[in-house]
Amino acid sequence: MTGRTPVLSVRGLSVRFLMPGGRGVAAVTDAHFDVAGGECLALIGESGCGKSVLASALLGLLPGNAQTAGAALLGDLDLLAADERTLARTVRGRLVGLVPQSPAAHLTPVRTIRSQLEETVAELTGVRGRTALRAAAEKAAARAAFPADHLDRHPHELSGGLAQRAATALALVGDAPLLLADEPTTGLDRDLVDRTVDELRRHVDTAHDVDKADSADKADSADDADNAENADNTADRRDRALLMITHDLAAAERVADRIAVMYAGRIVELTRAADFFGAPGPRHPYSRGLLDALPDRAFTPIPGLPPELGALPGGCAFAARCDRASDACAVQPPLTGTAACHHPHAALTEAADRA
Ligand SMILES: Nc1ncnc2c1ncn2[C@@H]1O[C@H](COP(=O)(O)OP(=O)(O)OP(=O)(O)O)[C@@H](O)[C@H]1O
Repeated sequence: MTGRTPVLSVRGLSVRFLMPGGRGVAAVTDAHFDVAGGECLALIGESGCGKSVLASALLGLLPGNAQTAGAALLGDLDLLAADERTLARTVRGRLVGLVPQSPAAHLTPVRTIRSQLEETVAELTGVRGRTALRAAAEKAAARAAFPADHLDRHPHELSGGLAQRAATALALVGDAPLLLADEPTTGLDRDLVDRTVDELRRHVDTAHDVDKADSADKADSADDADNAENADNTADRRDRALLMITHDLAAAERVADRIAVMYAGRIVELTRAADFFGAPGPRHPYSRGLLDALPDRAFTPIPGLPPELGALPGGCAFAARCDRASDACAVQPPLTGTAACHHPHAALTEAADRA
């Protein structure tokens, strides 16, 4: 942890989909974590483990057959309890900036990137006037390293990497305290992966200084009702945090301060990135398996497949694939220390205490 106030506090978040015939799909179960100001938390895990459902819950974008429990606090606002009007007017784009999984699908196909940026700037920042909007849109593009000479192109005229940067530029416009990046590097080559995650990280690292100037400006116009309302909506406008959902462990290692590992809808490990990727390494056998599967490590896949979220076994969901499993694993292990496991790998005591 960075020691700063949490920007986001997730407490006991569960999402269950109700299916025809009364069947239930437990996509997310009892997730607890904070993301502090200035921090990047990477949420990792195999496809289908519930990462995107968790992100959708934070943005109020779950389908009608979803039931949620728990809380997700952004300042004083519980994102899970917020009504659609609040989510649309104050959360999406303003309090939570989303870097989507499929930028091409997220961008409006019939409009140029410039026009989409200008509209978003007008909507989220209150900048008015043609010249000012144009300048602000170009500044937003530059922040995401989107080239100015491509601004008048339509999404279909962009490579995957440039579409990704356009989507990132749009996500950064509102200077939201929480940046939620859902697989922001899908389909990019390694060079672009590094540049994209570095840009996201920079937003979190530099926001503090940038916003000190913003705050001073806002204080000067204290009679501005909109500014007062914005200030009320967040615990500390100066802090920015990044929650990055990814299956790209190299990207996570590059930018994350902490790692949360999800398996079958549960967070099974939550620890410092340095401890996870370096010594002493992950404590949960599933997390170890994820690392060992990497080509530059043991290159050994985890045997078997994750369970169906609609038919989860009792106890530890990983037990069937785990070479450390015992009878004790028939009981669900709580997340104690950094791992939810009855037989975790050894950790340096001080490393576990620090996380
Ligand atoms: N609308 C829905 N109705 C029923 N079940 C759903 C629905 N949406 C998602 N799920 C279930 O939730 C599970 C988790 O999906 P999710 O998209 O969060 O996985 P993920 O970890 O983000 O995977 P990926 O990396 O492939 O995006 C899915 O496997 C599916 O079983």
